[in-house]
Amino acid sequence: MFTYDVAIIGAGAGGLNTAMEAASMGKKVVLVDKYKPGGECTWAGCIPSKALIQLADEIHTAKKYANIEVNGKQIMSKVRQLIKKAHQAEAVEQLQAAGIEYIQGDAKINDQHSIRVVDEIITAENIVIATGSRALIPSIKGIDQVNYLTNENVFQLEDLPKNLIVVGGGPIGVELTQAFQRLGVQVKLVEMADRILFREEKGLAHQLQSTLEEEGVQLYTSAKALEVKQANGTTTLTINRNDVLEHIEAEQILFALGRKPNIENIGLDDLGICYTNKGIEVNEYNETSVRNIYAVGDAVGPYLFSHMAGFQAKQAMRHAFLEMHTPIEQHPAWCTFTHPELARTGMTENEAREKFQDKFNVYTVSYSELDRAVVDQQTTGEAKIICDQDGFIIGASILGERACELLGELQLMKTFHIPFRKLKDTIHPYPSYSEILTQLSNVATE
Ligand SMILES: Cc1cc2nc3c(=O)[nH]c(=O)nc-3n(C[C@H](O)[C@H](O)[C@H](O)COP(=O)(O)OP(=O)(O)OC[C@H]3O[C@@H](n4cnc5c(N)ncnc54)[C@H](O)[C@@H]3O)c2cc1C
Ligand SMILES: NC(=O)c1ccc[n+]([C@@H]2O[C@H](COP(=O)([O-])OP(=O)(O)OC[C@H]3O[C@@H](n4cnc5c(N)ncnc54)[C@H](O)[C@@H]3O)[C@@H](O)[C@H]2O)c1
Repeated sequence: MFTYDVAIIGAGAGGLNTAMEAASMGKKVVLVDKYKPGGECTWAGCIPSKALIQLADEIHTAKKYANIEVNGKQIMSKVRQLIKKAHQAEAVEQLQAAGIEYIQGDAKINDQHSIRVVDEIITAENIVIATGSRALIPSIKGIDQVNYLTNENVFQLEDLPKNLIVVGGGPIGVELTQAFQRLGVQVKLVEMADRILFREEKGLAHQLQSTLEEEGVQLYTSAKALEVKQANGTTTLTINRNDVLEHIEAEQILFALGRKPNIENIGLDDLGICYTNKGIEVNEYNETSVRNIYAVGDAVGPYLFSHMAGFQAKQAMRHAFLEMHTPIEQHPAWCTFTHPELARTGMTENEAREKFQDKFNVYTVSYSELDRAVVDQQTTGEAKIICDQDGFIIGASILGERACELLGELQLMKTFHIPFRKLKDTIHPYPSYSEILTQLSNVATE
């Protein structure tokens, strides 16, 4: 017999959700992490970045009407206060109250039914790996000789720098670029693709790019970071932009160049658990190549988001503990929390073209056609829906105010296979941003 029904390594979004799901089924759960519960999302990801973005937004709005002096120390200290506040919901006492045992320590898999935490062996019927990911550090010349920022230390800054180079125009780079720029830091954003957020709808990413430039961000696209140096408090980055070498300078440099899964030294090889350099391989139930051992979250991918880690946790625990469980259909969705926000579910237009050639329909409505956006002076943006030939949503992207909340209704329709035309008969209050959905359905049924 085993001591626990499930032992979980890692108490980030993946591990916490796994523990809660199993505990809610009445299972005996042990959750292990090297640090306090919360993982990256709480300590160095979603929570601090969204706190910084919100503070920057308030300052940005206030600056339109008054001369505001930004107190960088106060801002950074407030971010850390908010981290602590968010952590309260997942503190050890809260976990214990939910019936979850928490152990702090470095863990690895021992065999199919046990893990080792330092010197202690813990047995469990099922094991879940939720060890997350870390910032990918580029092998650019000089990196070993300089101090640099990543998401892991940027929120620990005591004060705001005067200027900052951000390398990487993915969601981390773009969100932090706008937040710091709005707080008065002169940001230079370097991205090797020809635009920021290259996985998103091209036209919408371009509109967001223009907003960043209007707000004063110095943008270097088609620019690859090659070498970094530091002297006398100045960091110099050499970039290759369209085959021309340029040197750009700032007080600090932040790298946001993607992620690396935390899968070393946790016993995968000893047990023959399959993985690639992108993460642990799992089936549709998030079970690894070894029975009763599951993996969830950033250690698996490919969608590196807290809510996707939560979804995978549910999938794994239902498979482990419920009889006759079929996999829940997955509809990944996400949002980049810039202003305006960029929200997305399913395919982009280009992805639809690759899969369906011209056998799909695209409907768009601009925010400038929306009364609420006009009075709020928030007319930048567009909602774009892609439907298959039967009128079901296969993709949606919204750039604009409250885009992430607006996506919810479309996500529901996509998940439950509700034809898009049905939205036409759904009443949306006037004047709200949700009216853009009514307008879209009118366009689709014209
Ligand atoms: C700046 C930034 C902003 C982000 N914003 C968002 C957002 O707005 N929305 C969103 O959905 N996602 C966002 N993300 C992504 C999100 O943070 C991750 O997808 C999520 O945290 C992954 O959860 P996880 O549980 O897989 O891993 P993690 O949160 O990384 O947790 C893994 C845990 O495992 C522990 N661990 C690792 N190895 C061991 C071991 N051997 N023994 C014991 N413990 C171990 C670690 O200490 C850690 O606590 C953001 C990420 C960053 C960096
Ligand atoms: N709002 C959210 O949900 C949110 C926010 C932040 C992060 N995240 C998650 O974190 C993950 C990682 O984000 P990220 O932004 O670090 O990674 P990313 O992979 O999305 O973006 C990295 C960017 O760096 C560029 N790049 C790589 N090497 C370069 C070089 N040498 N010079 C210049 N540019 C270079 C790439 O072209 C790419 O655009 C995301 O995929 C997302 O899943 C989510």
